[in-house]
Amino acid sequence: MAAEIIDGKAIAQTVLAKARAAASAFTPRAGRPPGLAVVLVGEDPASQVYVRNKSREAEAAGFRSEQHNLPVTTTEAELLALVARLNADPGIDGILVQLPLPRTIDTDRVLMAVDPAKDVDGFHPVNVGLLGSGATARALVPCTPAGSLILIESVLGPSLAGKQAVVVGRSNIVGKPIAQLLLQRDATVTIAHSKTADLAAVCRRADVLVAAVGRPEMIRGDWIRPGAVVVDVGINRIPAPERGEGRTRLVGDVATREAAEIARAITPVPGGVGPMTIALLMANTVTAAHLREGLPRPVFGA
Ligand SMILES: Nc1nc(=O)c2c([nH]1)NC[C@@H]1CN(c3ccc(C(=O)N[C@@H](CCC(=O)O)C(=O)O)cc3)C=[N+]21
Ligand SMILES: [Mg+2]
Repeated sequence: MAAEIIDGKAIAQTVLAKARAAASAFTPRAGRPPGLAVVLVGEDPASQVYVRNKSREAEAAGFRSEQHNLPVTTTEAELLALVARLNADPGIDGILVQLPLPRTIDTDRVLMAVDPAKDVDGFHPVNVGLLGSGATARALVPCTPAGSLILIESVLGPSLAGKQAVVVGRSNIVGKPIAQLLLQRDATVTIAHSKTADLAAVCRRADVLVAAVGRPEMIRGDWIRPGAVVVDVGINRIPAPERGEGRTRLVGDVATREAAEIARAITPVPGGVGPMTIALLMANTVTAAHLREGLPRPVFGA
C-alpha cells in the first residue's frame, strides 16, 4: 500500500488564487490594495530566501508590498519604532517580523508591539487568545498551522470527529496552534514532545499525525498507524555528500519513504507544508484587510 502524496504546492496554488481574487475585489471597494510589510533583521541566508519569496508572492497577488531589511546591529528600540510606524500606516494591513530575531532583541516584546489587527503571523497574545477561546471569526491564525489544517482537510474533509490527532512538538508557532485548530474540528488531541514517554507508541495511536519537532527523519515508518494522515512540518537541511561535496538537501521530521508504506496520505518535504505557509500569509493579509475595512471575512479552506 502506497500513501497518497499530498501536493502542498498545488493546494497552495488554489489558496493563492483565492487570495488574488479576494485582493482584486477588495482593491476597488477599499480604494487601495491590501498591504503587507515584511521585516527582516540580519542576514541569515535561509531567512533572506523566505522573505524574498513572501515579498514576491505579495506582489503577484496585487498587494502593496514592503520589505524592510535591517542590519543585525539594529536595536530593539529601532525595531519597535519601525513596528510603530507600520502600525500607524493605514495602507498596511499585515506586518510580519521574520523569526528568529537576533539574541539582543526581546522577541516577545516585538511580537506584542504589532497591532493585533495587522498580526498576519497570528503570534500576538490577542490572536493566541482568540484562537484558544474558539473565536476564529475574529482571530488571525498562524500560517503554518492554518495551512496544515487545509492539507488535512483535503484528505479527510472538515470534520475530524472521532479521530485521534497527535501533534509532536509544542512550540507557540506550530505545535500549540495546530492542536487548537484540530480540537476545533472535533479531533481528540494529544500534544507530545521531547519528554513524552514512549513517543513511538503515542504516535501509533494517531489517525492524524502532525510532526513539528525539528529533528530530521525522527519519526519512523513503524511509528505510523496504518491508514493515518501524516503532516510533516519539519524543514531540516542535512548534508548530502551523494550530491557532491558540501551539498545539502531538505528533509522533514518524518522518514517519508518508510511512512508512505503505512500511511493513507503524507505531505512531502519540500512541496508540502512550506508552500502552504506562504499561501496562508497572503490569505491572512487579505483577511486582515477585509476585517480592518469592516468587510466580511473571505474563506480560504475547502
Ligand atoms: N515571523 C515568521 N513567520 C513565519 O512564517 C516564518 C518565520 N518567521 N521564520 C521562518 C519560518 C519558516 N517559514 C517557511 C516558509 C516557507 C517555506 C517553504 O516554502 N519551503 C519550501 C522549500 C524551501 C526551500 O527549498 O528552502 C517547501 O517546503 O517546499 C519554508 C519555511 C516561515 N517561517
Ligand atoms: Mg515544536
